[in-house]
Amino acid sequence: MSNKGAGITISEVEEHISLKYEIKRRLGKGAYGIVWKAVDRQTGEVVAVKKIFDAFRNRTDAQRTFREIMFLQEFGDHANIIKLINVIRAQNDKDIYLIFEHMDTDLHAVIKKGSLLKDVHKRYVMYQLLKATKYLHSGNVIHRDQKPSNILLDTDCSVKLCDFGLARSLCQTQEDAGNPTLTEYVATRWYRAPEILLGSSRYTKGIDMWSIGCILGEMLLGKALFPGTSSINQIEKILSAIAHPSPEDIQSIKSEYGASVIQRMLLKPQVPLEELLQPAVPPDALDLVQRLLVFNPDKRLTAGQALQHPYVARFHNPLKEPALGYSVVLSVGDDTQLSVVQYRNKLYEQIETTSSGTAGEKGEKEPVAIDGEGHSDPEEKSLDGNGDGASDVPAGSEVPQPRAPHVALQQTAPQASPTSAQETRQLTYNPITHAPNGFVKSPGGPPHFYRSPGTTSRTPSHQPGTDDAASSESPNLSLQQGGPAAAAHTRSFSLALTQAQNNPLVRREEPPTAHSGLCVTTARLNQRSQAREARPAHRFSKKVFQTTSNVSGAGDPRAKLGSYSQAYGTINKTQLDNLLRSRP
Ligand SMILES: Nc1ncnc2c1ncn2[C@@H]1O[C@H](COP(=O)(O)OP(=O)(O)OP(=O)(O)O)[C@@H](O)[C@H]1O
Repeated sequence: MSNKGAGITISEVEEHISLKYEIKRRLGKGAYGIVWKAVDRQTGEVVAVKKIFDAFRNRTDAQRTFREIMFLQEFGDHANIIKLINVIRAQNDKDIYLIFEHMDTDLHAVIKKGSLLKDVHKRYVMYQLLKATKYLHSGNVIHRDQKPSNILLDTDCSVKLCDFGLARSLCQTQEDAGNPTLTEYVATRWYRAPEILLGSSRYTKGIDMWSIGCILGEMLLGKALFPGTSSINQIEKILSAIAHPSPEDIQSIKSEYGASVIQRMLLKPQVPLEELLQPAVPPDALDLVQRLLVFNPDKRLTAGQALQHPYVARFHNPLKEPALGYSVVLSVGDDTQLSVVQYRNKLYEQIETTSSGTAGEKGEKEPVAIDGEGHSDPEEKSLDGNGDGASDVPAGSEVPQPRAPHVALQQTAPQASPTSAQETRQLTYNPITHAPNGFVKSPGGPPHFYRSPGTTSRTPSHQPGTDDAASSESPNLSLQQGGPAAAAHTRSFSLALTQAQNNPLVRREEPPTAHSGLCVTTARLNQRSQAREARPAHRFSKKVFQTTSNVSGAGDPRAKLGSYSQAYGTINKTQLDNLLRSRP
């Protein structure tokens, strides 16, 4: 590690990582870490290396790290969810490296570029996002932080949802406003559902559907639909655009302050969605936005329903829109917060379990019966109101079998109440490979999970959830300025790399590094909120977004536990009182 200048400058990627991965350039930076493009020196595979700094800094961060890894393991086999290839612990035991499949860019960067997304691209992005969300929701998990920068894209317009740090299992979540562990909701403000802004304790899949509505609106408009500058301003913007909620709708969100705030805000001038979005927006696009951006979370379209909407009809194929047949429940419930040390140990235990070859018995896990419609979501209803999304996944459709992560599984029955921790069957496996395919010790480095080469190939395979819509159903969906590429293309790395030379879509935030170690100041990394303000504006959109709007929208995600909902996530009583006093 090198020290340079006044700020302590460190080499960000440790030797045991750079010996395994040749770091190429920085791809992005979030509140929690830095992501680099890299090449696996052994296999030549192009990957993304995400270093989470101080991953176990406090209980909230430790829980976030734990959740992110656990949920990624469970859902990463879906074609539209980013695949976690490897987890490597840092030598300092504080940071952690996550190795992902590599993607070319993210939706935020693409939207910022202007006119890259044609109508068909927007439909295809939406389709894939809905597919990923349907899959998550069928496992009774909500992502809670869907936003353009968490939607990764390839030049062939294939989509992968990433960043599962805020995901949570609905089966482990009690509707309990008094539970302090439920108050750390920090999803980026612009995509936050009104019930969350109003302090509702109801966590539903509708939270994600709201965010998806905002994302579609942003693709259509070319900029954020509701760029609120504070939680109050966010609700104002929302309520001035969407259909007015009925008193029952307002009641449904169970917000202590909701009714009075909403009544006041509805008196303000309205700019309905159809006006907000340009007249050029196709009617089916507007219709979908209006059906997603509905005040009452129970009245928003579900992911399964939205997949049946005319806007994505061109791509819709129930056989390729799988659902999980069971609920995903982490071995540590979301309502339980362990100590930092316990989280770290629990994660490392998995590593050690793998290293000693005692990983769980793959195959022992019983597939849980899937209901007749091929999914386990009791909330899911078909568009025509004929029950439970029957057309989503008909019998015999491509339904992934449960894999073998170290998450506990629980049978889902629509009438079942959330299962307690004691009731869940916990199985431990190699969480990354889902198979005892070997423990690898990096040269000179600490132990880490290892996924065998080949399992991470980006060549379309017959894994569960894979779909080849990009090639078979949607020709010419590559993202090139000036319209779809005429040439047919594959999804190979070589193509992406070639395209990177000229394709305006492919990001070029950072110059290639001369060597694997990139330098930034330790102080900057450890004092994130200050760092974000101090960070200079960058040429490319992702970082500009993060240094300004995104971060301010999210607040400081590393604020102390318990302060989130008050400061950033929802409106607190004082704010409301002020608002009510100050407005007519
Ligand atoms: N697999 C990947 N391939 C290419 N780029 C990626 C990949 N994963 C992440 N990125 C880039 O890095 C950015 C930050 O990643 P990520 O959202 O996982 O970090 P984070 O610290 O959790 O962010 P946030 O501040 O949103 O919580 C993404 O917006 C994206 O631009």
